[in-house]
Amino acid sequence: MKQYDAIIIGFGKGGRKLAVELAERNWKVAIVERSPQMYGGTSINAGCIPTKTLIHESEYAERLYHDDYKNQSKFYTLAVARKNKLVHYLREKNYENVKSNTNITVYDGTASFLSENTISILSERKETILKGKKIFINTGSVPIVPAIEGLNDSKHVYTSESLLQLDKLPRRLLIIGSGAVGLEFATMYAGFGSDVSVLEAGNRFLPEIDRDIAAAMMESLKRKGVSLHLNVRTQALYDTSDGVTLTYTDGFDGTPYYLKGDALLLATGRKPMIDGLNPEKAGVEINEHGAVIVNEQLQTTAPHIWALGDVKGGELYDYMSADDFRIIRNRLFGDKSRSTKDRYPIPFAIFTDPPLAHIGLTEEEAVKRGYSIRVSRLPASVVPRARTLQNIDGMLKAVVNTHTGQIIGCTLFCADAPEVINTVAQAMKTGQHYAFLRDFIFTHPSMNEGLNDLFKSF
Ligand SMILES: Cc1cc2nc3c(=O)[nH]c(=O)nc-3n(C[C@H](O)[C@H](O)[C@H](O)COP(=O)(O)OP(=O)(O)OC[C@H]3O[C@@H](n4cnc5c(N)ncnc54)[C@H](O)[C@@H]3O)c2cc1C
Ligand SMILES: NC(=O)c1ccc[n+]([C@@H]2O[C@H](COP(=O)([O-])OP(=O)(O)OC[C@H]3O[C@@H](n4cnc5c(N)ncnc54)[C@H](O)[C@@H]3O)[C@@H](O)[C@H]2O)c1
Repeated sequence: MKQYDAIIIGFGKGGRKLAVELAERNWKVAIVERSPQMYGGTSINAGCIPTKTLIHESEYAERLYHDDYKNQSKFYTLAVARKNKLVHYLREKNYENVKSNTNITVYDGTASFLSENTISILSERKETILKGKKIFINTGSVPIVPAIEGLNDSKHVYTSESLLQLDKLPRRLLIIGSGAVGLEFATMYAGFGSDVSVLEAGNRFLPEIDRDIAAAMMESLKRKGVSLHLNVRTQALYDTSDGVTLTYTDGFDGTPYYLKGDALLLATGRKPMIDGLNPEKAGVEINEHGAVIVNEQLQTTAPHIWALGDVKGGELYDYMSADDFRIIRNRLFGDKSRSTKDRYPIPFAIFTDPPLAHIGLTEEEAVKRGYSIRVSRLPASVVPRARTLQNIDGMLKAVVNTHTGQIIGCTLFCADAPEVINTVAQAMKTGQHYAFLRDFIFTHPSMNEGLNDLFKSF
């Protein structure tokens, strides 16, 4: 049985960074990955990178071939091929990055715990058993598949991962779920020219966002031709000669409806990936949501076993997995001061068109919590950069504490929002008064400049 200083289960973002860090400190490290197609993890292979690449491509398709399905369809097939090339390149780079270090060994196969220090790796051909002094779980998350009658028998049902492989543009796409995955795929496929319908169980669209911004997003989806159905109770689906039919009822009054599609995407959330891992054999406890329980420094209930990224639940973002690595590095080799508690507020972005980004409290949350606040709104159309980008849709919004002048929340629904939110995040994390952004010298023309005006009206 081979012995390692550290075994990392899952080749995700945090795990890869940790492997390199430990190996450079002369630890003997094993990384176990169940699929060579997933070296580097979800983000580069089936998540952030392929989706953002195709969203960018879809913006071109929309501009060049609006309402020309034949040409959009050809463009889509080429865009998928270009996306595949990029994913392949990044996967190779990630693999090379770890393989080039002689202290790291990559094992192909699915890992499961045998005891607190040993794991089994099952691959097609054999079983390998390894022993590790420390073990790091970085197995990510997998899509939640809802119980819908007929779902398993359909040839037209996709997850985000399998839809990214489809190189023929579906003329009609049904999407179940209007979270980040649902909205990004809706934007992407509507841009490529598909007829997109989104069906959401909830009756409050974008529940964690203020109503004025949610309404602006709804309006913008409508302009793109996306039809959004809220309060949907999915019933059954069945394949027909020309695709798939989904039946559902309205959650208010039970009225039955049906929709036809060429493909149906399940965008109904993700859950921590612990299937077959047998964490209980190592004394690693799991919470009621199926996530690995960790303390503020990411140790599980077995102190020599740690967890990073989606598998521990909470915020499922690539940059959280990266920050989990920093916490563990600080715990192992630093002053042990970093913890999951000191990294808030955390921004997020949804790459629609225009994109949506948010940090801190919304106006609604701030009022609920009893803050005395002032709120400012700015139409994106008044920012000169929005004009040069020909993307004048949307709105910028900020919430400031009346007494301290500190920014307590910001929502940007405008071009470049995923970039600009980082500027606001820096101001918030360093405790700046709002006048800091009001008077900051930004380059021109840039969307950041909009912050000068957004924070002027307080
Ligand atoms: C469509 C989509 C778009 C997204 N877009 C964004 C975005 O724009 N920005 C953002 O920040 N986040 C985005 N996310 C979320 C982001 O991809 C994840 O939060 C992040 O990749 C999780 O990283 P991780 O380190 O937890 O694990 P992962 O990167 O998921 O890696 C886990 C690895 O473990 C392997 N594995 C699992 N079980 C075992 C086992 N038993 N044995 C061996 N190997 C195993 C898996 O094959 C996988 O490669 C997106 C997600 C999806 C699905
Ligand atoms: N840009 C980004 O950072 C980005 C992009 C994509 C995904 N992600 C991450 O991936 C994770 C998964 O995203 P997601 O959008 O799949 O999940 P989600 O939990 O954000 O949204 C799922 C949606 O599906 C709805 N739903 C669930 N079951 C349903 C049913 N049977 N019928 C109709 N609607 C139903 C839910 O009400 C919810 O609105 C998120 O946590 C997110 O953090 C991030």
